[in-house]
Amino acid sequence: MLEVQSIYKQYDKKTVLENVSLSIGEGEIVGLVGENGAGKSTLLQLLATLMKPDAGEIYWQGLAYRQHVKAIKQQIGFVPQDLAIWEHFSVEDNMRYFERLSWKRIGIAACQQICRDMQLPQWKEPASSLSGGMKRKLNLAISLIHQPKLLLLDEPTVGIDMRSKQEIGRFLRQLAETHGTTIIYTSHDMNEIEQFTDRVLLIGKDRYYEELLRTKGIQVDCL
Ligand SMILES: Nc1ncnc2c1ncn2[C@@H]1O[C@H](COP(=O)(O)OP(=O)(O)OP(=O)(O)O)[C@@H](O)[C@H]1O
Repeated sequence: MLEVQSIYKQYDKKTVLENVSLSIGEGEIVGLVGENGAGKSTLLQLLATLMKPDAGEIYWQGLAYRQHVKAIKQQIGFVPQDLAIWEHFSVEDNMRYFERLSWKRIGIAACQQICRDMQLPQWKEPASSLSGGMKRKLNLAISLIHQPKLLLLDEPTVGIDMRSKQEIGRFLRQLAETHGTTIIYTSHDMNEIEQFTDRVLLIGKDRYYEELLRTKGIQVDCL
């Protein structure tokens, strides 16, 4: 269970997150939506332990982030908006490289299985030759090497075609159901949010998304 209690975050004097609280259970897939600049990436970075809130507390499985950051970090997979792969390495060598850096050694066969499960069969091909969608899959596959229990995805499907979106969506659902992985992801694609998430959190003051989602019959919690 992820618990966020009344967090605040400012950059210089600009308040981005104000009294944000939320709670997400094991195996839930939650969509995080809101206008550009609403604070989605900021919230994901706080949850990923890459920044600290100015006030408030975050708990993962009952452990406070402030006291147990090292143990919590090991259970988190974070995929930022920008790709972080080695373009001149093959898919296999990317997976080998990041597996060696990982705190958990799962072996190359398990790495290949992640790529297979994700419909990324180009194991021997250089990352530079992959399509945008396949690169996104590789980025996601790398984040799964250490078998995180909390997966944070910042626009994982931006700019990719419907088929790859479907494959990623199905893969995430399987991950949540079979491993109990808690998944939070941001997207501006409301069809995808409707299709792949269990519920939606809306961040920011713009109520456009709220109306849009409610029209689609999707339950929205406003942060
Ligand atoms: N390192 C930083 N220093 C100063 N301001 C920042 C920093 N990072 C983000 N901001 C500001 O904080 C606000 C929230 O940014 P954030 O990237 O969290 O929003 P977002 O909802 O993810 O936006 P988008 O949908 O465009 O990705 C924006 O106004 C942004 O300019």
